[in-house]
Amino acid sequence: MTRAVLSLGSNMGDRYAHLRAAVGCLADTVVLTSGVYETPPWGDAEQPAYLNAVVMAVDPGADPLVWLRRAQACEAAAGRVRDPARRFGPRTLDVDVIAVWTDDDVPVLRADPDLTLPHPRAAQRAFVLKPWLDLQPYAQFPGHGAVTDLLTTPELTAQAQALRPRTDLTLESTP
Ligand SMILES: Nc1ncnc2c1ncn2[C@@H]1O[C@H](COP(=O)(O)OP(=O)(O)OP(=O)(O)O)[C@@H](O)[C@H]1O
Ligand SMILES: Nc1nc2c(c(=O)[nH]1)N=C(CO)CN2
Repeated sequence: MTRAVLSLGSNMGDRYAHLRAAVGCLADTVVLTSGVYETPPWGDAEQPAYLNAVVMAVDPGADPLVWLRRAQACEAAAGRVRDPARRFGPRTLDVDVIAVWTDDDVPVLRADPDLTLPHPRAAQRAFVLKPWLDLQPYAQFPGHGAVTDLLTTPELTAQAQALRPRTDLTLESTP
């Protein structure tokens, strides 16, 4: 499996430092980085705003579970502590595996709760879809069609309008 779209989010501590650390943690697998967006909390309103971004990562040797393990290792390195009482609560760093494609560019579909692909809630999240378009304007969300079409539903349009591009903050992929 070669290619993964990963989302990065942080709303605790030095949010920008956490996003940069995530890109560093994923190291030379990262080939494209989106802009950084200031986003209202999704799913649990009583928490600070997030910084979000999306990256494209490539590694010919990585199967889908390798991407999950890497994502979780980056979260752990950022001191992420899970609060079971708040499913969508605040966190130093969230790295979600949004979708993975095989060597032949076939999307991986997986229903396992340990790793569901594509990510089961990402199609409802403008904080994932909008940054993804920075990387791939014609992005296709496996099983859902064009990302631009998803963003034209009233709910997602409203969410997307509430995102604020932070053009003062950038993420660099490794050269
Ligand atoms: N595509 C995926 N990406 C990341 N984690 C996943 C995925 N599919 C299933 N999981 C599982 O979800 C569990 C909870 O992950 P996590 O704590 O990051 O969720 P969350 O960030 O609070 O919520 P959400 O997944 O809605 O963003 C993890 O233990 C992981 O095994
Ligand atoms: N804006 C925003 N809201 C969220 C985010 C996130 O990354 N950005 N992550 C969550 C974890 O599931 C819950 N809510």
